[in-house]
Amino acid sequence: MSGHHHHNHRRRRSSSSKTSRSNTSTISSYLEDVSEDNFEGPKYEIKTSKIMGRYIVSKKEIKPGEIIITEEPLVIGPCTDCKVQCLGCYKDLEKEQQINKCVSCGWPLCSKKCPGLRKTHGHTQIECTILQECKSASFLNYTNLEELRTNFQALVPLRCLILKTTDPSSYAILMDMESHNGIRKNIPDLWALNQARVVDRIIKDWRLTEFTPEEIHTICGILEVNAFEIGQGVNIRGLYPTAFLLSHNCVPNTNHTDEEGTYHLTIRASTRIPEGHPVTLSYAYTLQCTQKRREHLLENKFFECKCQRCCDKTELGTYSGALLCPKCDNGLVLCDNPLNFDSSWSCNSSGKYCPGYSINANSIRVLLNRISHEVEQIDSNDICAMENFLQKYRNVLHPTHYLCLSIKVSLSQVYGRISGYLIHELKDKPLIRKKDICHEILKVFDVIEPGYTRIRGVTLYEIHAPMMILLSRQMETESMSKSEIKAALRDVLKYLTEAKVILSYEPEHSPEGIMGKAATDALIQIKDWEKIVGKIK
Ligand SMILES: C[S@@+](CC[C@H](N)C(=O)[O-])C[C@H]1O[C@@H](n2cnc3c(N)ncnc32)[C@H](O)[C@@H]1O
Repeated sequence: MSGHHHHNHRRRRSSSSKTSRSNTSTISSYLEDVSEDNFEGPKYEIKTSKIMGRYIVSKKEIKPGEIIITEEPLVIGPCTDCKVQCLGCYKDLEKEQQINKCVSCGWPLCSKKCPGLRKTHGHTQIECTILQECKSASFLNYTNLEELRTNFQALVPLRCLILKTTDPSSYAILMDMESHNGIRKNIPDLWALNQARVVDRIIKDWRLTEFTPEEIHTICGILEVNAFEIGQGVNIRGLYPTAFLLSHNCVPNTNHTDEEGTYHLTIRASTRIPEGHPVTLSYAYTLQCTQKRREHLLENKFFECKCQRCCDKTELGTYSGALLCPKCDNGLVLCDNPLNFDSSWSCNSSGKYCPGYSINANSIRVLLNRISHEVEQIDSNDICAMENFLQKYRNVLHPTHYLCLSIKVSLSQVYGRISGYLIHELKDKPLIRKKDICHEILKVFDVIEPGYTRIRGVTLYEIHAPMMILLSRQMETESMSKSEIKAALRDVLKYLTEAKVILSYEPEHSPEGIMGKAATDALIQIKDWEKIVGKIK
């Protein structure tokens, strides 16, 4: 199921709308809410297609940064592949000396004072009573974490089933979602695992016999297909009453944040969405290559993506899946037919400048898995190891191959930020390296994560420090004219200004939110330069 990322909702952030308005007056914040979210009614309408089922299109042009959907979850809880978590606040409890238990039901709870205790999206009274009355704790083996974890897989399905009596209208919305039962029934491993971990747990172990196996399997499917992975530093998933309708695209035009504690979800346009266009998000990692994304979508969302990026063997010119040809100097090894999982790959110079090179899909898969494994072993604070990796594969992977890209994203953030590599200690060479990496990855993000996206916001921020330091060093060593200085500052200003806008959508206290504040401060400092060189813009 969710694999690792539901709608690509890794470490999504909460909405900043509440926090950023905390010091406005009640009436003005009320008016703002109304005009932004409700006043003109929804900005979208629901359509249906044979291939996609229901999906959302914009009713009128939507600008970058505009809120499209903002809503409370129907249900929240641990992910399928979660650790042993607190039932109230979802804190990971596996590292605790001794796991605290709820005195009534016996399930893990961080403490008696857990903020999620008796809360709608935490450990509710009714859940506690049900888990207690069915003696579910007798199946919890606290000496074996691995076994203990499996019990959690039935928890969100149980929470869905509870809605049937406590909130029938929410249950109806939920049960109207796509479960892909027809397809999932024919995937023996998947169905059997759900049978064992969820259906049998609820019906046989807990003896909650008022639910049918079919009903529970449907809920499993609905969660697999529709849940958002959310939470900050906690591994949780949630179903939302409208946002599930967003269709998938490998170059999405929205992004989303979820608010800490309330799990309130906000979907914003990241790019301009013309009237009548589908409003999309990515159910897969946008930074992976086509083969990986399409496999994920087929295995976890049960459809074959045929978006523009998937159709194009260059991935819109980003070459995020391209290998370098071992037979010639400049050739790139690309997939001959990216919409076919078994397609061969070949050198795009074959027959011209290359004697010819071709390799089958499976060999590519094996190679990628091997190199991915290597990437996973690299500590993302180890600059040497990351640079060595790039050196080692410089004749194998395209410089913006997604595996290089993930390393470069880490490098772009770590240069200047860790001991031995603090920004003011860096020599010109590593400073230039940081700046160049930022430029290189931004060019890719401009295509596959365009507009107001978190990764662009962060990278636009990262690029400013090396630029500023290099500029001031240059001014010390050579004489620069005011207009040269102004031109350099104008560039920095452009990056920082956009970083500030993008990061202002992030929760105040998240790493990105804090970075947004730093961008604001840096902008003020640059404005100070105007006293010396005159107006920059
Ligand atoms: C979260 S649901 C979206 C809502 C769903 N279409 C419905 O009517 O309930 C995800 C499912 O929608 C369909 N879908 C979404 N995006 C698609 C796309 N780009 N191509 C094909 N099917 C898509 C697939 O069936 C997928 O499993």
